[in-house]
Formats: sequence, structure tokens, C-alpha cells
Amino acid sequence: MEGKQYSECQIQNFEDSKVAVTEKDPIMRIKQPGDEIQEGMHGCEEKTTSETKSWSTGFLVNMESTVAEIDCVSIGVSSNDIDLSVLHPDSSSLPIMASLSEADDEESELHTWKKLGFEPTLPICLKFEDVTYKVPVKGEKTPDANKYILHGITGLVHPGEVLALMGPSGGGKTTLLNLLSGRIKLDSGTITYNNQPYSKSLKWRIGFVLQDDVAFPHLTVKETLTYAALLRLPNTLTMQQKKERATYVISELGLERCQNTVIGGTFFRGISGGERKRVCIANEILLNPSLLLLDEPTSGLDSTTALQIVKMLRNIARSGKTVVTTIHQPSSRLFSKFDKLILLGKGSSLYFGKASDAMLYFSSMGCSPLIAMNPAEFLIDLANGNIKDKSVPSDLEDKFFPRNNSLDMKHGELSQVDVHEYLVEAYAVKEAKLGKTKLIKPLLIDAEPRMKARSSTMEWGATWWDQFSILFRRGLKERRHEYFSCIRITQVFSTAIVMGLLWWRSDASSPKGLQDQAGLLFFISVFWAFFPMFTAIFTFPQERVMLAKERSVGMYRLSAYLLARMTSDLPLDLILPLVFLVIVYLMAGLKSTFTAFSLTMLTVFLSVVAAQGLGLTIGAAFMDVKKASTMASVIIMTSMLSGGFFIQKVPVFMSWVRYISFTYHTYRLLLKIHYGCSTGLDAESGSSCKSPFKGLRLDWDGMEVGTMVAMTVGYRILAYAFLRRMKLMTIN
Ligand SMILES: Nc1ncnc2c1ncn2[C@@H]1O[C@H](COP(=O)(O)OP(=O)(O)OP(=O)(O)O)[C@@H](O)[C@H]1O
Repeated sequence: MEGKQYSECQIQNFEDSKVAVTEKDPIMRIKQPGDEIQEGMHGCEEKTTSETKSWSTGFLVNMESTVAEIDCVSIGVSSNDIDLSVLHPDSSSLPIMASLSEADDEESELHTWKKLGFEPTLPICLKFEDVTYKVPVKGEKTPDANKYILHGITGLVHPGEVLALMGPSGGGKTTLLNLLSGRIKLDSGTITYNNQPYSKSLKWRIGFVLQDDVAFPHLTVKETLTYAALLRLPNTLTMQQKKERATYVISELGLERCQNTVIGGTFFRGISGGERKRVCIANEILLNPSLLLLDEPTSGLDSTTALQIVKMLRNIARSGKTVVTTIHQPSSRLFSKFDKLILLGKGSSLYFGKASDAMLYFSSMGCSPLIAMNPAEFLIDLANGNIKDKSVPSDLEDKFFPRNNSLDMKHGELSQVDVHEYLVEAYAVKEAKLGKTKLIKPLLIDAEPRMKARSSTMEWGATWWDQFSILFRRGLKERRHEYFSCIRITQVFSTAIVMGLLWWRSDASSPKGLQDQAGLLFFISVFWAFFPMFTAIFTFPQERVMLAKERSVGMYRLSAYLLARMTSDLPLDLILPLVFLVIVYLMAGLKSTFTAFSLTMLTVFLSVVAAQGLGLTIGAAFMDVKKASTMASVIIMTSMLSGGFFIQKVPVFMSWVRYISFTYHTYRLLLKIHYGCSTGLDAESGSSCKSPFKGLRLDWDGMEVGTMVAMTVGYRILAYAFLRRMKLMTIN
């Protein structure tokens, strides 16, 4: 097949997608009789003059019939994009192509895709040359002990193309993708976007779909995408336009059927895996990125769903975007959808070029499948150094074996390392022969002025207030299940009823009864400090990944998020204590005046928000539920013991502890509300208010309230500072 696999076709007229094709080199051999049926690949390189567009194409199609030759390839064309299908100048002799109907489907999909009312995308030509990345080896003392994850990777992808990064697990695909996205810094080599290095302005133009992308499990697909649109799309669009964009993307990605279904999580079902991947892609597509990077968008999906996703990516690319995706084990049909391919093995490049040429490249060095094999399987095998069921290149044989060994013996003896080394060397020779500059000669795209022009206007998608209100609404929706969570409600109800029964109609007129009631008030202080604190501890560690992801794409300000998060939690945090107190109050017979009840309620609210602040701070400081809860239990113990109920006479050097204990302040406030300022002067304490408790002043001085308010605010400021630090750690 060598030498004849390209045809030069010129398009002279492309009205209504009808094209006239003039063939300069009419023979393109697709399949020779007796060959295994090969599944299709295509690639194209566009050359544009003022009058005509021409492509040199390499194109193989699925063929059910045994056809020796086909004269030409081509072309469904619209003004900006090309979509290849197979035609023959003499349609009467056109063989039945398995892929024809599929091409028609894609054409119509492409057509609808292009109707997207998005602003034109800035085309990005991504070029990377000699990209090397290494990490220090842990435990090695010498500064030079590094593990090379990528060695000198070179490649190029144009707008309109899909570049696949393929290779075995651990080959370095994700690392390369991260480098291309600007998330991590390369050690040597260059990565350019329209011949410019990475800059902050590009952040808005690059969409990155992570391998295990995260989404809020309790939001529906529509809610997820609408909130993302409201927060991420530029301020120049109205709220209505942003919502319309979300709706449009939902329909374009075929998510209408599941738009009202929740995303789902570990313990409850939501949308399917394929739908989830599409939601993640939709999340990035919303922004109309110029460069879309995807890490394993098809992993865990069945072959039909995976094919749908890759077709969609191809259509996205055809609408003017540059798409780079990692892929594990594509089927041959799926493989045929890629324009370019980089085959990585142990961090080295084994092939870069048109996906359709990959098999030819390896066969040109004498390495072809000996049995029927999916091209992707063949390539992954090679990248793993597995030469079984493949012809062994003579150079490889000569290099590693004496001339008189039999072939079978040789197969047995060839190690994966030998094969890998040979392929790396062979590719380096090819690169040297072709010259890297030729291999990665980019199309000239004069995008610099446009790149600069929009960079400053894309800072925040919404004003601070809008961000706050959107995040507040999203928080309410995401946690609506918690508001009606049976576990929490049962916990509070049952504790209240048990307490009410234990202190049933308690009487504070006797010293013993008074002591019992003080115990009840102390328990209320403890419960409404620890319950909200423990709930708050989980907030940031649980949302850490989501927060880091959303902040890394500049979705909102941290202050807007923090305030929205705190306020959207308040309804539940205030309703539950209210219900609790009503039950306890009625059953336990506490001071039955409206003022006493209202003040008790306010005190408990204050305790809840202060304790919540501490919980948030601990969570933000550790960002790890286990560490945070260990720390919290120590604080709780200290706070409870120094609360003033168990011990009155604390050693002087430990007396300060009580002032940072909110149990202490809450307890004292409750005592003051219920027993303070009864009559006369307290002889023992010298206070103007007579206290029924020995040595305890119960006159109002505002100290407890002041301290609790200071804690409420102070802890939140601390939490903010810790979250800011997390931002520095996780986001470039
Ligand atoms: N920060 C790091 N420190 C140490 N090793 C790392 C680091 N990042 C990546 N690696 C190693 O580099 C290699 C390539 O990792 P990478 O995640 O890029 O592979 P991959 O091809 O994407 O694999 P998979 O297909 O399984 O996701 C792996 O061996 C990985 O353990």
C-alpha cells in the first residue's frame, strides 16, 4: 500500500455541500484482495487558496465487500468544515460502504452542532516540542535522582482536528495532557498556542475534562449546567442568554432525556456513566473553549456509547475547536474517528502523525499483525513492548539475536524492554529524517490580537453579588436532601424527647432540682456546640475537589462561595435547634416566660453559628475528614471540661481555657437567663445580682455575647484564610 495511499482532491465548488472533485492522483488503494478487512481511518491536511480548497487525504473505510481498489475519496463540505465520507466519481461502481450511513448521521449531527449560537471560537493551533517532565524520586537524597515521566514528546494539532494520546496505563498520557493545559509546568521543551507560550488569558479558552470529573451528586443535569453557565459565562451575556446556552448545550449533547435526573453519587443512582461523561464535556463546552482537553472520556463505557462520545468530539472539533483526548483501548471504529495520534510508551513517543498512517508506519518498519487485529490493540501491544502475533522487524532481529536462531526462538526471547527501546529509536530516526520542523509545521493563525483583546474582559462571569446569590441557590438545592434527612431529624427529635423525659417537669426551687436543671442547661450548651461543629467539619473536605476545580477555572470568588455556603446552611441549622428547644422546654419545665424562651433560643443560635465557624475552620485547616475529626474531638473535650459544670476551681495556669470554650459562654448565658438577677446582692461574689450558685456571678455584662460574636466572625475569617492557602496549593 505504500506510496499510493494519498490522493489529491480539489474542490471547485461547494454550494449546499455538493462538491465537484477533480482528481489529480485518482488511485487510492484501500484494500488488496486477500488482505484482512481493515477498518477506517482518515486524516486530512487543508490547504486554502482564494478560490479553492484542497485536501490531501488518507482515507480507509469499513468495507464489507472485497473490493480491490477505489478511485477516490471525498468529501462532504460546508463553508468552514470538512467531513469526509466516501464517494466515487462513477457512483455506479461505488461499492457498498459500511460507513456510509454513519457518515450521513454524522453529517446531520455536525449540521446541528454548527447551529450553536456561540460567538466564534478563536482557533488554537497547539504545538509542543521536546516536552520533558520529571519528578524527584522519593527517598533519594541526591538532587539529580529524578523519574522521567515524559521524554522529548513532540506533536501538533490544528483547529478542526482530534488528536488522540494513546498508550498503555502509566505511559504518561495524563501528564502530557496536564502539561498541555498549563496546569503543571514542563521541565524542558516548548508548548505553544498559536506560537505563543501559555498565558493566563488562555485559561478561559482551554476546557479540561478530567478522568474522574466531579459534579454535585444531588443536582440534576439541568441544574448543574445552568449554574455552571450562570457562573462561568461572561458578564456580557444576560442571565437569560446564559440559561439558553445551557439548554442548548443540553440538547446538543443529547442530554434532554436525563436533564431532570440527579447526577448521582456513590450511594445512590443517578444518570448513567455515558451521560455523566457528556455532562462533564457539556460543562466545558458551555464556555465555547478553543482547545478542549479530555482525559479518558470513554473509559468505563460500552463501545457504542464510547463511539457516540468520540463522534461528538469530532463534531466539536469540526466546529473549529482543537481537541486532544487520551484514550485507552479504542475499538477500530472509534480509532477511525481520530485525525492524529501520539502513541506513548513509558513516557516516550513511539509515533506521532495521522492516525490513519500509524499502521502504515509500523508496517513500513516490518512490524504488522500476523492475525486479524484491531489497529488500536496492535498499537497498544507495541507500546507495551509486546511483539507476539506480529511480524518482527528485521532490524530488531539483527540487533538482538545471532543470525542462526530460529524465528520462534527469537520471539520467545525478545523482551518488552528490547522492543520498547527499538521502537523509541526507530521513531527518533524517523523524526530526524523528516526533520521535526516539518513534522510539526503549524498553519499560520493570526490570533494574537484576539487573544489579547479578550483576556481582560473574561475575569469573572458574574458580579460578586450574583455569584453569591447563584451559589446560595445552588447550595440550597444541593443540600435540600439534608434538610429533610431522616437521620438528622431523628437524631435531634429523639435526643430532645429523651432529655424531656429525663428532666420531666423539673423543679428548680430546691437546691437538688436546681443542680439538675443546671445539668440540663449544660447539656443543651454541649449538644448545640458539638452537633453543628461536627456537621461543619465535613463541609470543606467533602467539597475540596469541587472547590479546587471550580476555583481553578475562575468560576467565583472565594468570599462569595464562603458566605453562600454558610448562609445556605443556616435554615437547617436554625430550624433544628428551634424544634429541639420547643420540645425540651415544654417537657422539662424550664422558666416559662416568653422572654426566657426567646433568649434561650438566641443563645443557642449564637452557639450554633460560633461552633459552626470553628468546625469550618478545622475542616479548612486540615481538608481531611479524619484529621479534622480527631482535632475536633480534642477541642470538644477541652471545651466541655472547661465549660464550668464539672469543675469550678480550675488551676490558675489553666483558667484561660474557659474563655475560648463556647460551652462555657453558652452555659453561663443560659444560667443567667434562667436564674440571674433574682434579688439583692450576692454576698459571696459581691455581684449586684444574687446568684443561686456558689461563687458564680450571674449579672449581665455582655462578656459572653461579645466573645461568642467575636468567635463567630473570627473563626470564619480563619476559615477563609485557610481556604485561600488551599487555593495556592492546588491551582496554578
Ligand atoms: N507527581 C508524580 N510523582 C511521581 N510519579 C508520577 C507523578 N505523576 C505521574 N507519575 C507517574 O508517571 C507515570 C505516568 O502517569 P500518567 O498518569 O501520566 O499515566 P497515564 O498514561 O495517564 O496512565 P493511565 O492511563 O493509567 O491514566 C506513572 O507511572 C505515574 O505513576
